[in-house]
Amino acid sequence: MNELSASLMCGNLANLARDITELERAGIDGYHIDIMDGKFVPNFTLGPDFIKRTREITTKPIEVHLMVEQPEHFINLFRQTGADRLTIHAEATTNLQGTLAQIQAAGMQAGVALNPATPLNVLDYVYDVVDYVVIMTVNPGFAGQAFIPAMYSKIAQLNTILHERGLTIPIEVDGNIGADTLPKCKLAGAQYFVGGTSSVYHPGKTLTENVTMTQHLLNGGYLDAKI
Ligand SMILES: O=C(CO)[C@H](O)[C@H](O)COP(=O)(O)O
Repeated sequence: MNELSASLMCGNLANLARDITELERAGIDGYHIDIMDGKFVPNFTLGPDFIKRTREITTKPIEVHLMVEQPEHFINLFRQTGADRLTIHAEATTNLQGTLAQIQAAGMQAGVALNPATPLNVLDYVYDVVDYVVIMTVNPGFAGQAFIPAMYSKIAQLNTILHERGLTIPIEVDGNIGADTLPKCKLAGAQYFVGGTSSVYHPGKTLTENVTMTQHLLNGGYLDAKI
């Protein structure tokens, strides 16, 4: 099942409620909120209060992507925001298995994100505590970066591994997911797509136009379609 989420940090946060209304009328499936700590990535974003505000406005799934060091210290803090899914980075903790298990025990879906240079074998012993895997197709920290082409084969390799193990864990892709890259990621096996400035918030079009075109691509629209 394919899902398109809006990367809210790419939007105009002053218009959050109005934008969410438009995104949902246009058919968005959920929301992706990046939390950055200035250490794991050289950037900052808003924190838990912004997620709580979003939760008050929508009943759609909210995924919180923690780009923070030692995420194990923050599970309860983010559980209290009403987030449905919590993503941590494999590179950010020395206790990946325990932290993912802690997220699930807190009642959220547990996601593990891999930076572009991180090999897939870090997942070998944690699949039983993973609800979805995020393949970063850019180095995390900033919107508007170029897609790293080697990530297509990484997605395909992960898809093969999951298939061989009989696992139905969705693969999410994050970073420059748009008209050129989304169809190829889907062909490689991705199912969850994060829409930032390359699709949902593509400049020059309305949110409605962008979501409609991106959902069209996800539903098998022409590979050469332009957003
Ligand atoms: O995680 C991110 C950056 O770290 C963003 O969610 C992602 O890059 C989406 O934005 P864009 O479409 O502009 O790449």
